[in-house]
Amino acid sequence: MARKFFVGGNFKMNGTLQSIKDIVENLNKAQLDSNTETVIAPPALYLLQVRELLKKEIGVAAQNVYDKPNGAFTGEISVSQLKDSGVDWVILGHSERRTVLAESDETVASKTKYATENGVSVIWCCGESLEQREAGQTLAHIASQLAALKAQVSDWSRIVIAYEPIWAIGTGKVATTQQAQEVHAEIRQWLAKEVSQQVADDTRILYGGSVSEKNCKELSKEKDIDGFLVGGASLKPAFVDIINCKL
Ligand SMILES: O=C(CO)COP(=O)(O)O
Repeated sequence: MARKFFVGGNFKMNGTLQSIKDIVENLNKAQLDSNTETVIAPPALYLLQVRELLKKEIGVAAQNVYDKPNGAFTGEISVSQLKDSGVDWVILGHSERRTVLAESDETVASKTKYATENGVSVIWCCGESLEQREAGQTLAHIASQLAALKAQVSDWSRIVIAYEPIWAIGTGKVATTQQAQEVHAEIRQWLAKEVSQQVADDTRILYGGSVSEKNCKELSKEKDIDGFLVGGASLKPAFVDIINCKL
């Protein structure tokens, strides 16, 4: 099965009602490559409105979800609430949530399990810090994040992996195509060895970290790069050029 190219836009905690409506309008009128799956992740407050205004061929993702069905969990959003609002995707394990909000590998895995088992697909993020890269620990670190995921998840069909080296996020310091390809290939090998060849062949592995309309084409040519998770550039009109980078 050929892996469909995937471009996600992670708005993080940015935008206003008006600026997000402008982004939606821009995407709605753009001619987008139908061979690329596109998903945008606005702040939670705007999910419902974005889903209502955005054309249906573009998916909508939350930036977090909780791993319980409902109840006394102030500030959290449930999987069924996402589905009820037409939101089919969620980003989990982003490094900002792992570091700033202290989410452990186990918490991320538990949320991923709960979401996928209840019908919401997950963009699951992993990646190393600059210190880990410089100490030669990149692959060991990512393997340990993947192992924590494997310990809880059995159905990988609803998971897209995003490799986001922390040192490349929001820094303008994009990984070289070789650096990205090398880690992507290692992740695929890990899946083949630890899960199955089928899952390794089918799972999309995205690159994230200072992706722009300028560097996306080069990165997209690498064999194991199946798309991008875009932060800052997803807020700009040039996001369309990233979505269309394979044309
Ligand atoms: O964290 C990211 C996407 O999830 C990447 O952010 P930037 O594209 O702004 O570097």
